Amino acid sequence: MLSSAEPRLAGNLPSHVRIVEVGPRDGLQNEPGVVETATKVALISALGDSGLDYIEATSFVSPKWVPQMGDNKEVFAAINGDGVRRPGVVYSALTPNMRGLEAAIEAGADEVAVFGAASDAFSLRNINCTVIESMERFQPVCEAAAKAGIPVRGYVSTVMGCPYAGEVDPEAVGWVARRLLDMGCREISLGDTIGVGNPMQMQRVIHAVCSDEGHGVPLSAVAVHCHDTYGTALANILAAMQMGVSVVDSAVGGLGGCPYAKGASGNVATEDVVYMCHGMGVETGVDMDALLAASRLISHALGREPASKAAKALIAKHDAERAAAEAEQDAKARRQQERAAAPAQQPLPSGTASRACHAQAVAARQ
Ligand SMILES: CC(C)(COP(=O)([O-])OP(=O)([O-])OC[C@H]1O[C@@H](n2cnc3c(N)ncnc32)[C@H](O)[C@@H]1OP(=O)([O-])[O-])[C@@H](O)C(=O)NCCC(=O)NCCSC(=O)C[C@@](C)(O)CC(=O)[O-]
Repeated sequence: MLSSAEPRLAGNLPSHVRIVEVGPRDGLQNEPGVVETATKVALISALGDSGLDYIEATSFVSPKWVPQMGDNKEVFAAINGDGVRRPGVVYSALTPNMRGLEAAIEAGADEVAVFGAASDAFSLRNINCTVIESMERFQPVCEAAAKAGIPVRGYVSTVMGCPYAGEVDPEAVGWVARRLLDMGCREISLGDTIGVGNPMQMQRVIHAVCSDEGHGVPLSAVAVHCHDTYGTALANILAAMQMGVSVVDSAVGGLGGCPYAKGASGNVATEDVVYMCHGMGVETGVDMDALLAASRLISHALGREPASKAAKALIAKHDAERAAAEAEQDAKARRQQERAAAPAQQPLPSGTASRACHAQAVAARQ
């Protein structure tokens, strides 16, 4: 628990950050079209190759509300089939109600997530019930998941602003986070759903959630989930890390948004989080080159560049290095061809007379 002192923008960084990759779910749920199941599975497989150990694969929600996730069973069938599942990786899914939970368990999800909000206006549009009603829905989901031995993650959306109601009181965030923890969620992810927050706000929210005069949620049970609409996501994540948060949600390529939060841009890009963490000496366990391969795969499938600045810079750098190496290779091959095409040189005889002969021979050749 935090001390009662008002937080400042300073502190010790954690030595390791666990990344929760939400691209296949939060990212692809917001694409205008439905991405093919095979592409989703290839992405999940590539993400597993990169060292990420938690991948939110899909959601078990109404396909009428979010058709993009309508292939949830097929996605899990592929994960649990041949060659996709990686040992030690948790493959999770969103489950808004009992029906979702039952389907997720049947499909073979390792973990599920319930998703609430700190604002009634958003909750109503997202899951068709108020915040209080959502807690009543989630309670049996958490109980049934516990019985089935499935861990539950809890989301709180709109922690720094609501697209419909505007400002959100950090106290409301703390209240929801505490309720989710008390009903059995092992981790609470604080979502800046529309990416409007700033680092000071982030610290105020974490203070309200975690401090002993706030709601006393252990810092070790808190994750942050930042969208990057106004370009403050990395700063907000750093501010949270400085307060001791060590779990960060992100989406490869900066994919995503929320269908019920118009104008919200994608999640912070996993590549950007990994770049920032590694640069500060904070471990993530993620291999950047393998992550870039996943980023390229989904960018290619969607026909656009990744939104990640780190991915764009690193891909451009790798491309430039490859082009320089290829140019050097070509130049070498050209020099070899020219040497092979030139007439054979006579060995240079020794002595003055011989040197004169050689000069004549050279002149004759020119
Ligand atoms: C939650 C409901 C289902 C309630 O929707 P409802 O209308 O209140 O529920 P209902 O029980 O009356 O059922 C309505 C219809 O949905 C069906 N249904 C009911 N439950 C399920 C289910 N589990 N799976 C499949 N179908 C389901 C049900 O069978 C029925 O079908 P119909 O009779 O009309 O044919 C609906 O509002 C919904 O699906 N909403 C989608 C919410 C969503 O996925 N939002 C995006 C994810 S949240 C997010 O992105 C934020 C986050 C997590 O990333 C963090 C952040 O950024 O802040």
